[in-house]
Amino acid sequence: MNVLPEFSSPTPAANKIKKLNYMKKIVVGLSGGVDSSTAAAILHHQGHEVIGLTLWLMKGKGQCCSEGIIDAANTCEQLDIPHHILDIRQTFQTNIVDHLLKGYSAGITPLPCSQCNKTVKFGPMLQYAREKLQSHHIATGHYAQINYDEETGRHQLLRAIDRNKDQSYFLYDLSQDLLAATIFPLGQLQKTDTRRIASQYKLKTAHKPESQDLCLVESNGSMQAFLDKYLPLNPGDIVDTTGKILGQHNGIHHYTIGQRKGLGIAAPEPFYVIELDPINNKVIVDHSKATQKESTVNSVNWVSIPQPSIPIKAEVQTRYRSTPTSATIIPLENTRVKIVFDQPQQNITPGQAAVWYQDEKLLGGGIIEPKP
Ligand SMILES: Nc1ncnc2c1ncn2[C@@H]1O[C@H](COP(=O)(O)OP(=O)(O)OP(=O)(O)O)[C@@H](O)[C@H]1O
Repeated sequence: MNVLPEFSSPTPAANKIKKLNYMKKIVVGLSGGVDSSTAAAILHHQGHEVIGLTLWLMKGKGQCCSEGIIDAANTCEQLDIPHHILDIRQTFQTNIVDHLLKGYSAGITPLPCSQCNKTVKFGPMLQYAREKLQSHHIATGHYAQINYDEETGRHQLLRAIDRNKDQSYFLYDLSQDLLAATIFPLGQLQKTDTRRIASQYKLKTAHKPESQDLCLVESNGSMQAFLDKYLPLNPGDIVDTTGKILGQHNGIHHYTIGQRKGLGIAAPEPFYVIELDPINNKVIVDHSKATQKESTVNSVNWVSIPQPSIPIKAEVQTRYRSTPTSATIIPLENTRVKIVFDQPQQNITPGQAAVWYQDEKLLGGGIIEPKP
């Protein structure tokens, strides 16, 4: 067992993470980056039995595929803990790659990360932990917090203390079963704390640069390069709202709502993509961005509260980095809701997630539907 280095000046955050001492055997998802290796190191140095697990997601270079697996193995060697690799490429292909291609072909812009977290990462990790390693706990280096509400018996999802790193938006689709088994050791830390702790533990990943983009983008160079690998070019017209042809495109999958750059239209004033029409293979543009007062959302997952029977007020994010905006969430049939924004919103993009919060608590989220 490695010697536990003391934090030189324990911060309140460092004290908080010590609360986890009732845990025993924890499977930590290791991508090869600084966050997950620090999460593993923290739990290991708290005395838990930690097992590293790297999911092999796809062929090719990049984080979690080649360098990532090696860096994760090095971390496990440094911590003197076992390292498992789970080949999950087929699941990733079906649930993420095929899902993305289908969405882009249909003129929507799917959000792969929340789907990936639920169906590729947390689900299979917990299954592997339970079935192969007799462990009932998984941990990742995500920045988010989980709180058990004794009154309702629900596992609530909260934003990370470090608001700039908060990843709760991508975790809205986790089930209660997954949340109950999950630990986020970094949720109460600032990113600077993580780097500092990584340096104190002398982790080889301590100074590794942040991943900048979606893993698929990193390993293919760009989203367009990734899509072009699978989807044939399908030329069509770029038109304005009156139907006037302004230019040509090579496939609607190259565009997303709100896009301004790369339209190839010479005009004194900029154009924005306001709609993608897969039936007529057209990209529709306008000088002003598309705005919407309301939007419907499907496949809703209620997280911190059970599904309400009456409308509730919440702060909604329609993209990862969008500013939360005040709205009313109106439950519809099954797992659909209607969101009525207090103020019209720009660039609501079908396929992306709408996620709603009250204060720091993530109440629920779902997938934005195309306009009727
Ligand atoms: N291929 C993988 N195998 C196992 N766990 C993974 C994998 N990819 C990501 N994770 C887990 O999900 C967390 C968040 O992943 P994300 O892709 O957002 O990376 P990140 O924030 O850059 O973290 P890191 O610095 O650990 O790479 C990681 O910290 C890790 O615990």
